[in-house]
Parts: sequence; C-alpha cells; structure tokens
Amino acid sequence: MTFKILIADPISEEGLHVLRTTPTIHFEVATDLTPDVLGEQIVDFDALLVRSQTQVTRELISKAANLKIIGRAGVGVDNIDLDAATEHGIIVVNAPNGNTNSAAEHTMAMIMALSRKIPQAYYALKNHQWDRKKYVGVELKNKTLGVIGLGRIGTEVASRAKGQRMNIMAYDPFLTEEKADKMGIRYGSVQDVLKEADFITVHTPLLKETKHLINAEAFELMKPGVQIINCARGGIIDEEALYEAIVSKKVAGAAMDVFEEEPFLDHKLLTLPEVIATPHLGGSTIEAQESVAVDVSEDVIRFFSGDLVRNPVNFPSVPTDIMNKIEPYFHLAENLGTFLIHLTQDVIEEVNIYYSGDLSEMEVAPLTRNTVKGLLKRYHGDHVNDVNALYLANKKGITIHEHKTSKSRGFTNLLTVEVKTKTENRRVSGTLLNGLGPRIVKVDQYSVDVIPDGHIVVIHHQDQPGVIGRMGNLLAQHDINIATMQVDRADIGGEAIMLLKIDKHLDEDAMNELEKLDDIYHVTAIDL
Ligand SMILES: NC(=O)C1=CN([C@@H]2O[C@H](COP(=O)(O)OP(=O)(O)OC[C@H]3O[C@@H](n4cnc5c(N)ncnc54)[C@H](O)[C@@H]3O)[C@@H](O)[C@H]2O)C=CC1
Ligand SMILES: O=C(O)CCC(=O)C(=O)O
Repeated sequence: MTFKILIADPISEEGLHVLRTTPTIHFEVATDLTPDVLGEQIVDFDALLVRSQTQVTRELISKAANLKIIGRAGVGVDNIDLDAATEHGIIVVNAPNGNTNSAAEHTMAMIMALSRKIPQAYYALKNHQWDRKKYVGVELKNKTLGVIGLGRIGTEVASRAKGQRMNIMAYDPFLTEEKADKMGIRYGSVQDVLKEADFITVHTPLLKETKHLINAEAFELMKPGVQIINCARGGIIDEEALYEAIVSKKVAGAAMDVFEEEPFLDHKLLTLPEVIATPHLGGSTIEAQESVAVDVSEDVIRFFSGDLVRNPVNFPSVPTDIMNKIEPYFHLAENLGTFLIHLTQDVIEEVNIYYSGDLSEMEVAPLTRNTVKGLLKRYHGDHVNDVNALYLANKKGITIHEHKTSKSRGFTNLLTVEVKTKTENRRVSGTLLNGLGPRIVKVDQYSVDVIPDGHIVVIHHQDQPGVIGRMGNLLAQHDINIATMQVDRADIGGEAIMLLKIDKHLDEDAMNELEKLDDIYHVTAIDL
C-alpha cells in the first residue's frame, strides 16, 4: 500500500530524505496553494505536512476525507484546527525540539540588536547618515531579563542571557522557587516579572490564557524604559497596547518576530523607530529546518507503519515502559467493547470500566480509549479510532468512568466493561491468561471461557433438555460448523447462556430460525 503525502509549505529538502527513501511513501510538494485549490486537492492525500503558513482550517479538514495525519514541521500548532482534526480522527504531530536552539539564538540576536539599536543604525548608514548620538544603546550586563514561559525555548534563552551577565527572573506555571534556585535564576509571579524587568521576553504558546497577556494593564506595571521581545507567537502581546506604550515613551523599544496577523506588508508598529522586526524567522536556520523536517517525517512513517508516534499533539503520548505493559491488553479491551455493544439493546448512557488485579496498577487511559473504540465501532466503523473515540463518546452524551480495584476474582488481571442504558446494565469481563492469551470469562452473571476473536454467537435460552440438540441441528442445516461451545445457567432449569464459536458468519436467516426454536429467547451474532 502506498501512502500519499502533501507537503504544503516549504520544508527542508534534506529533511525529506527519509520520506524519499521509504518505498511505501509517495509525496508531492505543492506550496503556496490558495485555500480553494488546497481544498480541492486534499482529498487525494493520506497525510499533510505544513509549517506555520498553511492554515489547516475546519473547512479544509472537512474536505480531507482520506487524511489520517497532519505533521507540523515546528512547534506551534495554532495554524491547525486541533478540535476539527480530533473530531475527524486525524492525528496531529509536531516537531517540538528541532528548532528550540534556533529560536533561542534568534531571541538573543533580537535582544542584542534591540539594546544597541543595530537595525536602526544600519538603516541610517545605508541612507548616508553617520549619526553616533542617535543610536546610543544600553548594556545588558546587570540588567534584569524577565522571561515569561520557561519551557524549552525560554530555558535556553535564560541560560544564554546569563552568559551576557544578565539577571534572570522568570514566571511559568510549572516553575517553583526551588527549581529556579537550582537554575540560578529568580522566581517571580507575572506581576513581579512585569514590575522588575528591564527586558521582557515571552516564550509561551498562544492560548486563551496567554492571548494579550501583555496588555495595557501589564504595560502600566512595567518600569519606564522597558524593552519587549516577542519571538513566540503573535497575539501574546496586544499590539495596539504596545504601540500606545511606545508612543507614550513607557516602552523604549520592542523586537518582534511574530505578529497577530501574518504575513503582512504594512504594519502600524513598523512605523515606529523603536520597533525592530523580522518576518517570523525564529526557526529559520538550515539546521532547525532540517531537524524539524526529519522529526516530522519520521513520525509520519512511524504512523503509517503502525508504530507509536513520538510527538502527538491531540493524543496523549505514552512512555515506552508503560506502553510495553499495557499493549498486550489492547485487543482484549477493544474486543470486549465490541462484544458488549452487540448485547446491548438500548441507547448507552454510561460506560464503567473496571481494571482489577495487575491492571489496577497500570496506566490504563489507552485501554479505556481502546474499549470505547470497540464499543463505538459497531456504529462508526473505521471512522472511530484512538484519536476520536473519547470525543465521539462525549458527543453522544456517554459518560465514561474508570475504576481500579485489586480484587480480581482469582484472575491475575481482569478487565470488566459495563454499559448502562435506561432499561438495562450489561457487562462482560475478560482476562489475559498467562501464555494462553485473551479470554472472555464472564458475560453478565454467567461464567464462560471463550477466546475473543472470530465469529461468536451468544444464545440466551431456557435450561431445558433438547435445546442444544435443536440448535446444533439447525446450524448443521445451514452448513455452519461449531468450533467451541460454552454453556452456563443461573439455576437448574432457569435462564441460561450459550456461547458458540462458529467457522463462518451467522447470517440473518439462520439467526431468525434459531430464535424461533423452542426455549431460545435471543440470539446475537458477533464478528470480532
Ligand atoms: N518564532 C519562531 O519561529 C518560533 C516560535 N516558537 C514558539 O515559541 C513558543 C515557545 O515554544 P517552546 O519553548 O518550544 O514551548 P514549550 O511548550 O516548551 O514552552 C512553553 C512554556 O510556556 C509555559 N506557559 C503556558 N502558559 C503560560 C502562562 N500563562 N504564563 C507563563 N507561562 C506559560 C508552559 O508552562 C511552558 O513551560 C511557542 O509559542 C512556539 O510556537 C517556537 C519555535 C520557533
Ligand atoms: O519556521 C517555522 O515554520 C515557524 C516556526 C515556529 O513558529 C514554530 O515552530 O512554532
């Protein structure tokens, strides 16, 4: 099978080597497509690779009927509608580490250019002005650099700025005073940073909480003469408020690599001599571009090979050691879900998943996703996958609860799935038998021992002599061979259950005829 990838933004040629040398991958580079043309072409592709330019909107995603993965060669995914991707079961991966160094170096270059007014002086000189008075700068030594967002890039910037003998004060929701001490920097709240810093650099993603984090009120708190740097995302700084703060001389200068609207050719801020700017070049080095292209291409190949991707954005990544422990339960979880949904007659309102024995000590979120995927598969087919299973369940108003208990009824591990509807509660339990693989061991109150695969028939009947014989005869008339059979009953002569493994699908005619036999109440055919 060949997978088709569309590369819609300029991505390093060297970085694509890995795609070029994978025989199952066919890729096309088509940059600068208009949204309309991209919308027409996207339907042919299994994967889409972008940088920050292409806007992967809900509308585009809705046209991408075959799209399975979107790769972002870089960190920020604000040009991708993550909710729409998740709803459509499309995994989004990025390359979070490849351009950290370049973005940090660019930030330092901006801080130094800003403090010494290098772009302005260069521009004047190019225009035949030799002016040494106008371009007097300030030293960085002993100044305080306020870092808001101490993640990958913020941390690298802080460590480089220390080399310039700057004092660093940082705020990040994950930074503690203890951690800050160890890093040789000062911890502060956002307000502390705003009040004390001579230079303020932001390194957060653009989120609801960080949109206009630096606004008119924030500028109010700052020292007069403060200088501002944004090499993270346009929109973290309120550009209108920045403009006013510069005009009012509260802010002495600003260095901007990113803007609320990109690209642009005419920006109000650029009319101010205190502002220096680059057109979103933080990650634009040969090294970073190659590195992010390699990282994202490798993840796409991993995805199409059925391996775990390294940098999922809309899907939690599971560390390898945890994955190794839970992976053997994946099929059991999915098949228990599929098995149970076939037994359920009414609209599911609630799903309870009980993890018992060894399972109670494991990180089980991926198993919950697999169970829900199995449940929803009956109605969503291939449209439900690991990425959108929980989203789809939530959209249907189904609540999912995980429970952990060490009691496992004599099994070393036991996974029980229960569905609740307005009219019934149904449950099925399964286990992974050491060396023997998965087994269904309980269906509602009945004990059984069935391998959860192939064609299974569940027959609810009355525990009476002759039922099994009639059922066997009828299947024989339909040329259906019974491979294994399990029977259990509530009481002698009471309600009972039969679980048959048969060698081919039980068609509707045979099923209807079975249901008409004496003492048989209900027949369910399940293909796992
Ligand atoms: N200009 C460019 O070309 C480039 C820009 N970027 C951008 O730089 C930014 C940082 O990237 P990374 O360091 O790789 O991300 P990261 O995820 O490693 O770090 C972001 C940090 O921001 C912190 N944060 C989140 N909300 C916050 C808040 N309200 N206040 C303070 N801190 C908060 C997080 O805790 C995290 O530590 C991103 O916006 C990314 O898109 C990244 C690469 C190149
Ligand atoms: O060079 C690019 O594609 C933009 C880099 C960037 O902004 C990011 O990785 O978040």
